[in-house]
Formats: sequence, structure tokens, C-alpha cells
Amino acid sequence: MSTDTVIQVDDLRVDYGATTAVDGVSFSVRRGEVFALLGTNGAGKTTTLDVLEGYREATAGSATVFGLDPVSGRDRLAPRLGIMLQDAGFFETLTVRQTVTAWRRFYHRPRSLEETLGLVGLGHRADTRVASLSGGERRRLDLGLALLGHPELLFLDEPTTGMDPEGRHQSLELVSQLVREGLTVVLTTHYLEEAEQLADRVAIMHRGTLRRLGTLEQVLAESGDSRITVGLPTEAAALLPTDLHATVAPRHGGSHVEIRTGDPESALRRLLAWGEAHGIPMPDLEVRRGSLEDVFLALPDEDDAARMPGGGRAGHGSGGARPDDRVGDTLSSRRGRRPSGDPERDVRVAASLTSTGA
Ligand SMILES: Nc1ncnc2c1ncn2[C@@H]1O[C@H](COP(=O)(O)OP(=O)(O)OP(=O)(O)O)[C@@H](O)[C@H]1O
Repeated sequence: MSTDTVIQVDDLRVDYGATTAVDGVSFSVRRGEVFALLGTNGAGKTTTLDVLEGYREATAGSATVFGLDPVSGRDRLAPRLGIMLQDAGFFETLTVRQTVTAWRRFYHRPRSLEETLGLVGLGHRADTRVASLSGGERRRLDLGLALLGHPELLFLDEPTTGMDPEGRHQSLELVSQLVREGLTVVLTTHYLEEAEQLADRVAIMHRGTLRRLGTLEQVLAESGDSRITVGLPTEAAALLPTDLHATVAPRHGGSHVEIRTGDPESALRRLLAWGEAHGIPMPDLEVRRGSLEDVFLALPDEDDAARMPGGGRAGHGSGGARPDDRVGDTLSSRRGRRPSGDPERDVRVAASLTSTGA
């Protein structure tokens, strides 16, 4: 293992009774990178994070953080980690100031109250009770507490859910700044554009297994075709060269043309040459490169292909379709998703902090 490796996961499996939540997952995270662990609902992201954070034992395979087993090495690891859960479970009657002051006691050399609140833009809310904070402000407080101990490795589990656009922007800027200073980040999020903006590498899970792993460019190149769209008069659309493989649909009294391609440059050149030869203007021509959303939307199709005789990739999935892992759920849940409701998980931050030995 290279000295630059912060996290190493090899063939990890985690079972909940008869349910295999994580099934043969392997990846590593290098020092100073932002690694986005993405996936559909119920894909196994939180379970994987639980193992890395030392809250859950692996059923099989291995996971190390800074070369240590996250469970047996938890006391040594805790001062080096910052953990922002989906919901930390605050004491509602404490003020923001009291909360930060209480948590500071768990660290050897914590950031000051002023610095912490300044970092996350909560200076003006110091004397507000936690119960009166908005959802986005609670997430900011969560982030501040995760940064309190100057962590080397920060786990962010859906950090910006509930934040307004300004809060999201500021929080992502803050994380980027800390990464430039050497912080390593493992991020899970349902806001795919957030991963596109922040992540050096992405891993995409679906039904317990890892389906994509690499830099954003690698993942998009593998499965995120670019899209060329243009509106044309219907009679012109009928004349499009067949080798452009365009999809044509009626829209606004004309035709909406879409070309999906892994080689947008060449398709665009041919389309423009065809337009010029026939004197057809294309004022609303658009080229959009493939996105993570396209990659996500392809995942269930891959499973369907794999289930067909002789089709698709081998070894996908750890079980049949479940109601909670549909991509539609994932996409709709990007707006205003609130946490697990798992009381065990919600009290873990306090447990984690008390184990720092401070
Ligand atoms: N405590 C538990 N007991 C039994 N099954 C569980 C438990 N926690 C999670 N699971 C199951 O394990 C699978 C993976 O869940 P996990 O929470 O890790 O997924 P996730 O990718 O984080 O999902 P989401 O994006 O919805 O938060 C799901 O099928 C889930 O129902």
C-alpha cells in the first residue's frame, strides 16, 4: 500500500442477516483527493461509510483507514477524522455557541468557537438554540463540528441536503479550500452536479456492487454519451443522414432531433455540413456532454441486460429489484432528502467524539 493511500477497501462484503448490502467492493482513496461515493438508494454507500468510520464490522474482505482497522484502531483514528453524518442528532435546547463549546472539549487542539462559526457562516447565529435553526443551518453546524478537530480525513454524508444555493456554494467552496490545504474527503451525495464539481474520482454503487470507478472523465467516457439536440422543420428532419442515428420527436410544430454519440465532434461536423448543403439553419443547436445523471439512468438497463440470457456484465447485483433502489427514487430524492431516521446512527457522533481520549 502506497504511503499516499488513506483508505484501502478490498473485496468488502457486509451482510445484514440474509441481506447483502455491500458485495465485493474494492477501491482506494489517496491523500488530498475528493472521492465521491455515489449510488442509487439502498446501493450500500452508507454501509460502506459505516465500515470506514468504524461503526460496523465487515462480514468479509477488508477496509483500512491510514493503514489501521477502523474498528480496532478507532481510538487512534478518531482525532484524525471528521465525520458529518446525514443527521448528527444535536441537543435541541443548547445554543449554537454551547454546542460548539461542548464539542470542543473532545479535541486536543480544536479550532476556536469564532473560527468554526466563521468557517461555516454561523457567526450571527451563535446564541440561537439548535431547535430554532433551519435545516440548512443545522447542516452548516454539522460541518463546523466535523471540522473542529482539524481532521486529515473528512467524511461528508450528503453534506448540503437542505441548504439553500448560497449555503451549498459556500460549503463546497470551504471544502475545496481545505482540500487545497491537504484535506482528504470522502463524499456521498445525491446532488450529482456537486460530485461533478468537487470530486477528483467517483465510485458509483448500485445494489451493493461497484459499477463505475475512476476520474469523472473516465466514468463519463465509459458510459456518458454526449447529446446533440436541435429543432428542425419536420420535412428537413426526415432528410437527416441515417448514419447520424438521430432520434426525432414532434415538438412545437416541428421536430426535436437528438443525437447521442461518443464522438460529438465528428457527429457535429457531419450535421453542420448537412445543414449547410441543404440551407437549413440551426439556431437552437446544443451540444451537451454526458453527465453522471446519464450514467445513473443507465444502471437499471444494465441490470436488465445482465438478466437476459447471454447479455450484459457478469456478477451485477446482490439480489432482485427492491422498491427502495429505483433510480427514480434517487433522482427525486435529490430535493430535500432528510436522514435515515436510524436512532443508532444518530447518536454515533457523540460516541465517536468521546473515544478521542481527549
Ligand atoms: N440496519 C439495517 N438492517 C437491515 N438492512 C439494512 C440496514 N441498513 C441498511 N440496510 C439495507 O442495506 C442496503 C444498503 O443500505 P445503505 O443504507 O447502505 O444504502 P445507501 O446507498 O446509503 O442508500 P441511501 O442513498 O438511500 O441512503 C439497503 O437494501 C438497506 O435496506
